[in-house]
Amino acid sequence: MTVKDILAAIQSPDSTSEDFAALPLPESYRAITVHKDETEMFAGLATRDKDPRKSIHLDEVPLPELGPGEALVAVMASSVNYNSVWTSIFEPLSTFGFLERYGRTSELAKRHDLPYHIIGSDLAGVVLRTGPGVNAWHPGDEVVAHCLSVELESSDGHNDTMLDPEQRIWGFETNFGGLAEIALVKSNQLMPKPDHLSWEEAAAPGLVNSTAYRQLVSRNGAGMKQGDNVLIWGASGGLGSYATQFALAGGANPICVVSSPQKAEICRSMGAEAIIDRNAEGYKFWKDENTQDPKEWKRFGKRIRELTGGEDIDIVFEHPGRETFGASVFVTRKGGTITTCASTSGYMHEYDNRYLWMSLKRIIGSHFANYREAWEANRLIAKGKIHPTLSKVYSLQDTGQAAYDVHRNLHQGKVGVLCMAPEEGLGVRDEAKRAQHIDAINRFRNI
Ligand SMILES: C/C=C/C(=O)SCCNC(=O)CCNC(=O)[C@H](O)C(C)(C)COP(=O)(O)OP(=O)(O)OC[C@H]1O[C@@H](n2cnc3c(N)ncnc32)[C@H](O)[C@@H]1OP(=O)(O)O
Ligand SMILES: NC(=O)C1=CN([C@@H]2O[C@H](COP(=O)(O)OP(=O)(O)OC[C@H]3O[C@@H](n4cnc5c(N)ncnc54)[C@H](OP(=O)(O)O)[C@@H]3O)[C@@H](O)[C@H]2O)C=CC1
Repeated sequence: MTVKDILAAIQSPDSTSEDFAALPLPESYRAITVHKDETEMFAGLATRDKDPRKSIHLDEVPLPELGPGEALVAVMASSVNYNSVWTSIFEPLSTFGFLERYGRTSELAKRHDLPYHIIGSDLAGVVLRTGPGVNAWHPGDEVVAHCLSVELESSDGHNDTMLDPEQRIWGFETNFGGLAEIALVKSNQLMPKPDHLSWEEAAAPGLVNSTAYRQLVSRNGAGMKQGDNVLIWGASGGLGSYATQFALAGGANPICVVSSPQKAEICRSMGAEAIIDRNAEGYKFWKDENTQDPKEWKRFGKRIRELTGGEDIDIVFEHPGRETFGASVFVTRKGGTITTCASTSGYMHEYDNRYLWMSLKRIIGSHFANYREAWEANRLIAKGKIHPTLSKVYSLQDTGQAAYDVHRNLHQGKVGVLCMAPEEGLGVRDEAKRAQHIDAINRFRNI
């Protein structure tokens, strides 16, 4: 049995769940990996010069054993997230440390501690097998997977699964990720594939859409409400393109920050009106590596007031980190919220705390999303309220180039990767719903 036979079953309209259950599984499959013996390959280079094309490999790997509560999924398409960029440049830590630590937790978890790491935290595909104890999903189900992996043996995670001490991001802190022909997930990562989208469109939103939902909309994040002024950094990027849609769909007022006229135009086409081109307006929040320039925070705040009719920011959607965090804290209104999920430009943030405490502002740390939040975010995609922001699609063997483009900020929205799918555009089951939303679905394509 080969991957080709699985693909034939997926492409046949007559295949039943029993047919999928009866398909023998292949012994091996193709997967995107990084190698443990290469973690020092970029030693001494600046972050910018670390090239994912050199560290990312396409390997034939053995199929992992299927455990209780798990599913093996035939991956039709996946997407590149920034966490795969971090893995491929071995920053801020090599992800092999996460795999070793996970491997020490149980006999079953030992499977993850390998000399190669199969990366990728998104997928759209078809369930091939489920392990003991899985009742909600069956072979043949068309699914997407969110990337929250939890054990839930401790009480800590039972109010909010993100608080499980054994919380991990699948395909980053666990092995057998989505940039592969077959992936291993826990069955409570599975969600229905939106039926009006192709495989690559369905795979694109998952990680960033769920993260933006928790960070901005959920009560666990900023709890955005109608009329809020929301400052969105990187508003046409992975996270930002979903935050902008959530702000618009929720009756808030996004103030979109981007770095080019082309990206400003994308935000305008989503429906945003208040847009700041940080490049054209030349903000320099840092005078040198160690000194910020509060005059530039004020110039930025003045520009925001021009765009809002004199109002300040209720919620900042933060992720660039060190470079922008001082400005983000400054421009937030009294009692407002800065919600952060990342530090792309550096994790040692500096801000003037007087503006935080004297104005009763709050900083909220946010990380991915629990199953319910991911489900709600996916439901909005399925209902055509929020749309994929897929710009370009790569073949599995070109994943290194895709990760390079994301690392160098050469992309728009999200970039997709075809895994088993032989071409783009397959997997659409509801053409009528698709037709209703086709312009929005294609908004980011080929720009
Ligand atoms: C969905 C997509 C998401 C993204 O894209 S996010 C962006 C990508 N992700 C990242 O960049 C994050 C990568 N992760 C990290 O950088 C690290 O992962 C952390 C900094 C988050 C944590 O570092 P670590 O080394 O893994 O853990 P420690 O907690 O610093 O060190 C563990 C040792 O420190 C002890 N310790 C922990 N808390 C305390 C405390 N409060 N008081 C005293 N000790 C403490 C522990 O016990 C243990 O010790 P012992 O090494 O001896 O076992
Ligand atoms: N904790 C979590 O759960 C998650 C964390 N992340 C993290 O969030 C970060 C962003 O991810 P994602 O949105 O997918 O990445 P993208 O690269 O797709 O988008 C980020 C955007 O941020 C803007 N940006 C980058 N650097 C700076 C800077 N120095 N100053 C201002 N703006 C900047 C750029 O937009 P422009 O040039 O137009 O301004 C860029 O397009 C990554 O570090 C990622 O690891 C992502 C998802 C989940």
